[in-house]
Amino acid sequence: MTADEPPAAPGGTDPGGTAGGGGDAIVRAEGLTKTHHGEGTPVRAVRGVGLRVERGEFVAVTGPSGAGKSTLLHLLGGLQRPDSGRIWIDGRRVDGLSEARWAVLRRGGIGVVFQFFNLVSNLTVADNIELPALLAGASPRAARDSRTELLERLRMAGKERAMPYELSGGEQQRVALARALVNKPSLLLADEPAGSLDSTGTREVLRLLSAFHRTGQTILMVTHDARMASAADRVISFFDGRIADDADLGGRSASPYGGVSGVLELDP
Ligand SMILES: Nc1ncnc2c1ncn2[C@@H]1O[C@H](COP(=O)(O)OP(=O)(O)OP(=O)(O)O)[C@@H](O)[C@H]1O
Repeated sequence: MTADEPPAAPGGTDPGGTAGGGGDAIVRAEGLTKTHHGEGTPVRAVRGVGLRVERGEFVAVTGPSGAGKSTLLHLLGGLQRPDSGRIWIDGRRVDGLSEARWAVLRRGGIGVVFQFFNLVSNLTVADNIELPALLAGASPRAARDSRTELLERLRMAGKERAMPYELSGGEQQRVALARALVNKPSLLLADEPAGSLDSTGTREVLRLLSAFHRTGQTILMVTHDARMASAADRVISFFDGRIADDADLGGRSASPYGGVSGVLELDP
C-alpha cells in the first residue's frame, strides 16, 4: 500500500510494517489537522502535523497550555478524529477505522494513560488490570499472571484486593499504567500522566516510564512539565497547533533504536 491508498480494510494488517508506515515506525502521521467547534470561535488545535515515532523511542510532546498537545495525542489514539491527514500505527493505516476497530486497537496495540487515572471505581486493583486482558481474549490464568508480574514491577504487590478509592493518587496511576500495559501494546500514549500527582508521585511515574522504556516500550507522552520531558530521549515542542522544534536528546537515550524525525508541514 502506498501513502496515497485508502485506509486498510478494518482488520487488515501489514505484517511487514512497511506499507506507508516506512521502516520500523510505530507511529507515522501526515498532514494532521483538527479544529474544535465548541461554544465560541472554532479552535484550530492541530494545524498540519507530520510525525514519526520509531520503535523503542520515548518521545515527550511539550508546550504551553492550549497548544494542542492533548488533541494530537487523542488523534493518534483514535479518541478524536482528524479533519484531514493520515495515520499509521505499526505500519497499518488507521485513520479510517471505525470506532469499534479503534477500540480493539486500543485494547491491544495502544495503551493509554490519562492525568486522572480513569480506573473502574467498583472493581478491585486486580480486576481493573485483568479486565482489558480478558477482553482481548487472554485466559483467566494468563491475565492473572500478567497482572501479578506488572504489580511486582510497579511495586504494588499486595494491593490486588484494594479498591481504587483506597489508593493514593500515585498508586492509582501505577494501576492505570499496569492496565495500559497488560496487553503489551506496541505504543503507550500518556497524557500528563503525573499532572495530578505531587512531586513524589511524579518522580515515581517518571521512574516507571523510564524503566518500561529501557525494556523496549515505545512511549509518546504529553506533558507541560520540563522534569517529565527530560526523561524522554526526544522532545517535541508543540506551539499553536504545530511542531515548533523536535530535539533528539541523543547520548542519554537508553533505546537501541536511532533515526528520529519530525517535520513541520504547512497548512493544507
Ligand atoms: N472538545 C473541545 N471543544 C472545543 N475546544 C477544544 C476541545 N478540546 C480542546 N479544545 C481547545 O483546543 C485547544 C487545544 O487544546 P488541547 O487540550 O489540545 O491543548 P493542550 O496543549 O493539551 O493544553 P493543556 O496543556 O492545557 O492541556 C485549546 O484552545 C482548547 O481550549
